[in-house]
Amino acid sequence: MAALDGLPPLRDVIQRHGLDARKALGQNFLLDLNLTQKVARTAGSLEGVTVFEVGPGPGGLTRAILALGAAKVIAVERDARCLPALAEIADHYPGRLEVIEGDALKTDFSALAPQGPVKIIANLPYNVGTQLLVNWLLPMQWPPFWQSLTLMFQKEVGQRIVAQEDDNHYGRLGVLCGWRTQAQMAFDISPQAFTPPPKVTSTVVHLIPKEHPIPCAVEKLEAVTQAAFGQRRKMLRQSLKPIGGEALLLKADIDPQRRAETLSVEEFCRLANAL
Ligand SMILES: C[S@@+](CC[C@H](N)C(=O)[O-])C[C@H]1O[C@@H](n2cnc3c(N)ncnc32)[C@H](O)[C@@H]1O
Repeated sequence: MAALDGLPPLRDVIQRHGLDARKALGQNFLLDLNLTQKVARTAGSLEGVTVFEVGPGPGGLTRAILALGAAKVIAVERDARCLPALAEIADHYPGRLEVIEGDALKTDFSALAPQGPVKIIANLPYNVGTQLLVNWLLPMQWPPFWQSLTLMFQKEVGQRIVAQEDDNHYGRLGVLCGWRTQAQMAFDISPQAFTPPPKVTSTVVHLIPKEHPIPCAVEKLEAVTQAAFGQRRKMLRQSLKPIGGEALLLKADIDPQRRAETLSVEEFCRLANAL
């Protein structure tokens, strides 16, 4: 039986194209189209929006994004075996799906960005996803070319992304995300929803860029958070010694006896600006 979008069920697609999941590519496919729609809906309205999708695989999330009305999807996939399955989706939605075979980590998304609103949606392997997220958060030019990021991660990474001070998960990633975005965990997805099931629960995270983040040089913020969280149990006067220690902390009006995980994003920015 065809799925609601008129395309064949994903299990059939996978079988027909011999898409046995490869661990090295972090392939855990979402085959339930209700669930992929729930993920896509987290990105808000897709009408008139160009979506960059990273790692479409057999296209479960791609189909949901297109069915929800995205003007166009530009999808970057590393595994050439997925291309014939994606070509069938492109035929079903003429002119609305462009697939680029390649490594997302080496793709310049800002150069591909068209005029008009862009949202990024992806279900990616953990390492690639975290690195891409950091790449999308670092550019000098802000606000960025994207309106929102809707990304699936293992839950522990999601917790680090949204963490604020006084939370065990708070660290460099939380400071970076909190500095430039409003980040929220949307919902969890259990391992059983994937084929094959991963070992851990996943979570969908939604990030919207802040229009006016606190002015601060990103390399200095990185230097401060790296030193502070490198020795997170120590007092800051100790952990920040290599970059100015107590004098730096006093210049930023921060008590040298505090520890990294008690500092707000605003205080980290103050430290970076004092550096
Ligand atoms: C977790 S699967 C998700 C597949 C599909 N989006 C879904 O939700 O069922 C991750 C996908 O990312 C692809 N992938 C892995 N590393 C990649 C990279 N560096 N660049 C682009 N795609 C990558 C894999 O081949 C795989 O199709």
